[in-house]
Amino acid sequence: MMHIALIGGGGHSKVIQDMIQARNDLTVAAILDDKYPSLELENGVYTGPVSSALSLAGGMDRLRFVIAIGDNRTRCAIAMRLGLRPDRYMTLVHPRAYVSPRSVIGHGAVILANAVVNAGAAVGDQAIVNTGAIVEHDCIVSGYAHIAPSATLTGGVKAGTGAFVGAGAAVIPGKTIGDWATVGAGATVIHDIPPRTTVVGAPARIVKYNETGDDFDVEADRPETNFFVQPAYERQRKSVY
Ligand SMILES: CC(=O)SCCNC(=O)CCNC(=O)[C@H](O)C(C)(C)COP(=O)(O)OP(=O)(O)OC[C@H]1O[C@@H](n2cnc3c(N)ncnc32)[C@H](O)[C@@H]1OP(=O)(O)O
Repeated sequence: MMHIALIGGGGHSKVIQDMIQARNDLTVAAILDDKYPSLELENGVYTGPVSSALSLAGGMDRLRFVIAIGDNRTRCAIAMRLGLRPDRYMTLVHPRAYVSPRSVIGHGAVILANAVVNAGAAVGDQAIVNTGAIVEHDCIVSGYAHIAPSATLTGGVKAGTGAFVGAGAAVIPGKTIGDWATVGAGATVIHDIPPRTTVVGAPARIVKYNETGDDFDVEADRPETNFFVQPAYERQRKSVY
């Protein structure tokens, strides 16, 4: 049995708790959220503020963490702040998702129910492929990106670091969504999308240039957090997910 500490106690966390319940090899050991003032143990589950992740990590070698927060910047900020080794984060795949054995999935990445990650695709550390989203063959979903429910990345699309692709959006083959760019719900992307822009509509057009002041330079700060890791088949062999 693998013990999981969830960082975040909101809506995305609830979905991940259900997902853990749907698997008989995992159990929720902690839910950490700043709404909890201090670390407590009740009915075998710890609750406490996010910062208590460090004491739990130090005390329990085999505990694995998942940052169960849908917002990319918040997820990234917490990973940077905690500074845990990438392999302390669990890769979670819902039992009813399809993940090709010829894809690679990063540490702390979460693939939710009915999602598909097809052959040759790579999903980076701390990325989310949400309910029913499709990541087609040879796509790259970079670290801290989030592909929202029912969005479709067709073949060979690259979603940059921290990119967000809204619910039901579609991206035609081979296009790039820039780092920290946002694609609105239902958009149809037919051109490359520059970093840190917001696009909406069909075809998708830029409506906003996002502020850059609080952006994270993930590559420079913690290069190891944005790596793709060993092939999915190897992880399966080791029962990592
Ligand atoms: C399980 C889960 O829930 S996972 C989360 C999934 N969440 C999503 O998919 C949300 C996706 N978010 C959106 O679509 C948002 O509307 C965003 C991010 C594109 C824009 O949000 P904001 O930055 O707040 O922009 P704002 O609401 O001011 O809209 C800017 C303009 O774009 C238009 N617009 C916003 N979203 C869309 C959209 N999805 N499609 C078409 N036009 C849109 C607005 O009408 C507005 O136009 P106007 O300036 O002519 O009035």
